[in-house]
Amino acid sequence: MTELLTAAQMRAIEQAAIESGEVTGLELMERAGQGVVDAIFAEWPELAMPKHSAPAAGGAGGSTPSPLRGSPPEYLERDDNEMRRAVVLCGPGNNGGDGFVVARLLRDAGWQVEVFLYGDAEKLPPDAKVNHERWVKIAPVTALTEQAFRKVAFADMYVDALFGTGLTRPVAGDLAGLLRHLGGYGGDDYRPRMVAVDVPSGLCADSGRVVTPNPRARVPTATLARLTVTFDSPKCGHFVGDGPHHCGRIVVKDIGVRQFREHKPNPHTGRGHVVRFPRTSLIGKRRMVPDERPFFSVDIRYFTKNQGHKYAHGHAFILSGGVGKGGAARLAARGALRVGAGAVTLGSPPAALIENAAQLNAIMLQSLKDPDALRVLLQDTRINALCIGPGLGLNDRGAALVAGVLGGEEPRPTVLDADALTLLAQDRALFDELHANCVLTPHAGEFARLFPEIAEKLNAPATTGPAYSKVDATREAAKRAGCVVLFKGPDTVIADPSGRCSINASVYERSAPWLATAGSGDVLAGFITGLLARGFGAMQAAETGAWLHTECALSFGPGLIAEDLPEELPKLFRELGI
Ligand SMILES: NC(=O)C1=CN([C@@H]2O[C@H](COP(=O)(O)OP(=O)(O)OC[C@H]3O[C@@H](n4cnc5c(N)ncnc54)[C@H](OP(=O)(O)O)[C@@H]3O)[C@@H](O)[C@H]2O)[C@@H](O)CC1
Ligand SMILES: Nc1ncnc2c1ncn2[C@@H]1O[C@H](COP(=O)(O)OP(=O)(O)O)[C@@H](O)[C@H]1O
Ligand SMILES: [K+]
Repeated sequence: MTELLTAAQMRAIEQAAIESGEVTGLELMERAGQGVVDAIFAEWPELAMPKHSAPAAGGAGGSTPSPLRGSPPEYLERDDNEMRRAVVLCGPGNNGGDGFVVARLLRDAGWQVEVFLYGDAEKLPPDAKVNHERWVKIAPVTALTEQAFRKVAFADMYVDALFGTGLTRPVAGDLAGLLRHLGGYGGDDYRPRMVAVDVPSGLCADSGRVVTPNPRARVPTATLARLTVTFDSPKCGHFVGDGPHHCGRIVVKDIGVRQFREHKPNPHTGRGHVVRFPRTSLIGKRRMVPDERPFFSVDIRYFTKNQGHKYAHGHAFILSGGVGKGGAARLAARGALRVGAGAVTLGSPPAALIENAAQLNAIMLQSLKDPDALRVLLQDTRINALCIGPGLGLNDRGAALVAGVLGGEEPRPTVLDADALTLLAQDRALFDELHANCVLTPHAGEFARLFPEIAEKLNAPATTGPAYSKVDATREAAKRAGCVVLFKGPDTVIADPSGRCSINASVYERSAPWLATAGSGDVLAGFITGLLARGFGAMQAAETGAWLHTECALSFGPGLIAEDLPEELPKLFRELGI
């Protein structure tokens, strides 16, 4: 389990490390720069070899070098043509300081390096200034303008060290033009050889949103990197919003500040206390890590069915809609059963019983006319998890059933999805009935209906950094609803009312675009319901369900349709050793 940090949390950790006296800011900057250089050689091993002995450039991903315009400046032409060439773009803060370190280390490795600075060298923060001074003893620094950059455009490597976690406002003027150019606007493609230091410049490290002054801007003012090298921990913005698109790939380099993430002051100085709540975890790696608590883990002990009869593993009840509308609920029911609920029953309106009966075998079927019938059914205390919404219908029966599910004497753990979310949005009294064992699973449209003010903030242009993020929005929604909210998308964010938050990111190596298929959300609702039936807490059921959902899609691959997702679980469980 990986912890994701915000820019403020990273700054606090860095501050604590420096205040402890165990490390200086300059040392951290050196480690950061070294980390970037190491990552470059790991990503593009051919760049460690002389130019004409290496295989065709393009790197691990096999991309080809871009046909860039421009020619090297005069003093570079005097250099050996065998040498690798880097262009390093440094900004006015410590991100720029990292850039000067990278430039020096590449030079030490035998590269020709051209360094540009945006801003006034005199105003650089102290550590960046020291590294700037070290560099100017080696070679000149050119003031960065789009025109100056275009003159020396060809290089084996571009290092984007303009802005990192300190981006506070939109990039404007000539520099904005340069960032758009580096982002591919205009046709030149720098991405195959672009490495971003900490975060692609122009992108907010917290929200993964491009900070922009213009709400209608169609061309993002941010670089596009093939590789983004960040320090200590990934940042939230690397995984949500447009972050994955701009970052390319994330490599995290340890800079030796991990111990300052503890909630303990340094015993000698009394300082160094880092407050990092609320925490955000990344649900990502395909492995079982039961010992990495308190963050999310898929713990196989919870999955193993050791003893007990079917009802010992829970009984999930899925409420379905009218004639011809039962597919979504059946998908959810199948998901609940495959994920391991001991028994699953579908509650169908009487008129749709025959249709459902024709399609179900292991899933039991029960006539469910109205809330009175529901009340009678729920007297069966073995039913310990409910799912309402998929295919339910936006009608009086649907609204009455949502009220019945939430308002019962002993409200059960409940997943509310699809139509149930729209019904909740239409009736605030219903919304107020939500309880801590509920899980809401909105996609962006449903989220906007349920939490219009929060969605408005999220959808407003990001004009300042740090910008309001999907993580902020989901946390706020969970607090307002008083229950777990799972906000769907390739960057699914899950939060509970206490502020605990995780991201199930189907991006980078877990990219699973095949999940964008009708009915896949219904299966997710079923997975979560099944896990609730098995005794998982609401947050853990939502996290685990989302993780399994992506893993099933990855395991199945292209061509996936919603029906395939539950059927992939047995294979996945086998692979996981369950
Ligand atoms: N934390 C750590 O552990 C470590 C951090 N390290 C590195 O430090 C980086 C953070 O450094 P940082 O805080 O100096 O911020 P950074 O991103 O360089 O930018 C700040 C400068 O940009 C300016 N500025 C902002 N927006 C602007 C705009 N739109 N247009 C124009 N200017 C704008 C802003 O100006 P101001 O707002 O003050 O007027 C200020 O001058 C981090 O990403 C990592 O690379 C490593 O060295 C190792 C350890
Ligand atoms: N491009 C994508 N990459 C990864 N996951 C996706 C992508 N698009 C959608 N998903 C996931 O697929 C599911 C779609 O759910 P939803 O929007 O409710 O669709 P439906 O109502 O058709 O079931 C969600 O879990 C969402 O997170
Ligand atoms: K950067």
